[in-house]
Amino acid sequence: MTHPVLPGHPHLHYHDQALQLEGLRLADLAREFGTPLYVYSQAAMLDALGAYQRGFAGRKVQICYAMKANSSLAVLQLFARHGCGFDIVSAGELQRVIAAGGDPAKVIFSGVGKTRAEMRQALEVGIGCFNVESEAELDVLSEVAQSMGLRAPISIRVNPNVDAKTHPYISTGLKGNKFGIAHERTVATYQRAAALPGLRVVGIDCHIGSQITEESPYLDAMDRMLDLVQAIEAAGIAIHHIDFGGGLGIDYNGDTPPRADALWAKLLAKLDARGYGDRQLMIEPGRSLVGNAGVCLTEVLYLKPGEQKNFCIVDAAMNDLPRPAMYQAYHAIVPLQATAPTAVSHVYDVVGPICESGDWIGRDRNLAVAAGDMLAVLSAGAYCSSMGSTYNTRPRPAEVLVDGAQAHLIRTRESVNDIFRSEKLVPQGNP
Ligand SMILES: Cc1ncc(COP(=O)(O)O)c(C=O)c1O
Ligand SMILES: N[C@@H](CCCC[NH3+])C(=O)O
Repeated sequence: MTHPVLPGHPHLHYHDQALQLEGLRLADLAREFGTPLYVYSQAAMLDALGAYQRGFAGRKVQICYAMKANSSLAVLQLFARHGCGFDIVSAGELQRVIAAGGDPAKVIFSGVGKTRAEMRQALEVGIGCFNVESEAELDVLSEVAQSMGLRAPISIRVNPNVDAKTHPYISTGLKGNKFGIAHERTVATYQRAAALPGLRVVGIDCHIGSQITEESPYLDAMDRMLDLVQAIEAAGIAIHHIDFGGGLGIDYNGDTPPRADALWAKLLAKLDARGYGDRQLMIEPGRSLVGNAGVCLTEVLYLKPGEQKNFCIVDAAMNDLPRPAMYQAYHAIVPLQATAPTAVSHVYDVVGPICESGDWIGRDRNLAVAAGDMLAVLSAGAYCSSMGSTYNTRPRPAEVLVDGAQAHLIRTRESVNDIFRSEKLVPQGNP
């Protein structure tokens, strides 16, 4: 039998030709819950978290999981139970944290467009910190907090102008990006914040991008952040915590990002060398905690050979798994049943049923498949389900969390009625 390479996934393997996640055969889950289906490994998430926790042993660090990567309640519940706080970007995400049993005091609120209503809700539940992204936002937050008789705890998100060396759509720390405050404006902005009556400066924050696979952007960003902490404190404003954001990449296709503990050993050495080793740290990892814990199972509907291209049409589409369509992102695609080396394979574009040429999941993939076969799209734990939509009135997939030999249904398949429940027909008068 030929066993395809399974990049990145620590708990995915072929056993007796059948692809298993932890102790369960994925084909059995596909049969029981239908396809498309997201399946996540609890052990893989905890392993990924463990790498950070090992790297931070003995330090004052709060890990705030960036829940936009995968905001399913059971995933949040798991991370909350293991001590995580959360990085949120909307009041909706705050409600998810609370519904999952997370601690609002361990929540940090990022994002360039927080509304007054969202600020109010976050202040009411007592979140840990607002990561403020503009001078205009400082004024509004101060006003809102003052109107509630409170002082909002804030960090300012600094744009350190380092190149994260990643896809331009997910690079966030360059001058041309919409995020944060230019590092040249940082001290002046902190002085302004410190003078506002509704604010309490508690920290500094940066986040330079996502799917970062090299150490150097992080090391450069750390240097710039520490230069800024020094300058802000020299201006008489105390910085209690340093929030270093998230962004660590995963292995999608032979990528070799540093391990979290190895990266942090170097970053902590830098902090120590510069005399900031005892500062409270926060980090906001998303993808690196969940990306390689999840797969999306899909059934082959039709094979469509063509003159220029062969198409393998599957029942998952860009609405379910938008990264390839959005970023030309690569996700490995492997069969749930390993094929014999003698099986005839062809090169296919793996595409969904949506009426868009951009609706593809993988291009130029060598597969030995027939209609009715099941495939797994790998590295689908982050920014897949959470970025899904119902385009073409396609209900969102079900989701299962695997724990050893146990499968927990953590999201039931959406129905078409769920999709249009909030819509209304216009009343028609008598003809
Ligand atoms: C402010 C902020 N923090 C954390 C993250 C998490 O990033 P990642 O999933 O790459 O770790 C993001 C997304 O890039 C973000 O925008
Ligand atoms: N959605 C992106 C990551 C964006 C990170 C959000 N700040 C991806 O799938 O790679």
